Amino acid sequence: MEKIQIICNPNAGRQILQKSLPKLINTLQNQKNIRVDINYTTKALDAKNMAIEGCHQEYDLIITVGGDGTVNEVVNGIMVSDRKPKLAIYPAGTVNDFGNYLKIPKSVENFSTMILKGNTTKVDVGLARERYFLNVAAAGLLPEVAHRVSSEAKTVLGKFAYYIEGIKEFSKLRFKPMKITLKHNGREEEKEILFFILANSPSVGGFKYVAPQAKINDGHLDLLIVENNQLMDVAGIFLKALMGNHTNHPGLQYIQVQEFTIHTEGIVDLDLDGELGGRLPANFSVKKHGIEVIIP
Ligand SMILES: Nc1ncnc2c1ncn2[C@@H]1O[C@H](COP(=O)(O)OP(=O)(O)OP(=O)(O)O)[C@@H](O)[C@H]1O
Repeated sequence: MEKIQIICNPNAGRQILQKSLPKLINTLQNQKNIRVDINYTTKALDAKNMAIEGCHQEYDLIITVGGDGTVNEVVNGIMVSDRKPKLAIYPAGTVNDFGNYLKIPKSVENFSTMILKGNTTKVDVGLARERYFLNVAAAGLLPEVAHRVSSEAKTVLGKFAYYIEGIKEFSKLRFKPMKITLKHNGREEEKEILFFILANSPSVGGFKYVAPQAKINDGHLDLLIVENNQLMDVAGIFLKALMGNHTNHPGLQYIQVQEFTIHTEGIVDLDLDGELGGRLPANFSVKKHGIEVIIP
């Protein structure tokens, strides 16, 4: 008997895919050897705690139904548990970077077929101090913009809410650059930066090619640092980023890392998979092939 736990954030995204859950559960339970249980989250950290419980209860597979934040919590639950069930992502949030990158189907029929076929791959998991992330860690201007977008605006406008807020933020020039010390490969560099992005997959914040060389199973994370450029340069980097040909822009540093530390002057919020996830300074590392994910 295969035991499947579904962890669903009923409020994620535009709450569309959640409506097809009864059909998903029916399809799976119509198989002879499958038992499905469903848990609904009501607040932050529910998904993490439910996943920890699921690991104890010997589920074989946890399906997340929600956005990147729900996936992040479930990954954290699995990573702190000794027994690690497989993970499947039903992308029901606003952005769904990791799910989109894996080309996870959104139709309930194709998603169920994927689950029943059960193809998997092992993917790397990032660690920022003691918190894990599956797709991205970031700090500075960019995540600040993302957190200013209200969840209502996100629900109605989707990705465009970020871009609108981004343009407002740039035009007001309210953002102060961050002073950081980057320790990597035994070297130490001081920089004044606007933001950094540490990516596991190429796809970040709805942009498909932010870290064009990133591979989710190579044991590395791709670090992009945008230095304190002129506004026009930053706009140029964004435009080029749409096509993924921004990485040799002179105002940007792009390296692959396994372990590094960022020290900041003062405390800076850290974004993990699109949600507030702790603070800088922090050190970062990667757990190679830390989690097994179902793929099409
Ligand atoms: N029932 C709930 N109502 C409101 N918030 C919730 C609920 N359950 C969990 N949360 C919180 O909402 C956060 C965001 O959820 P999630 O990422 O699934 O959706 P989203 O923000 O719409 O999607 P995305 O991250 O892709 O933009 C979670 O990290 C969690 O802290």
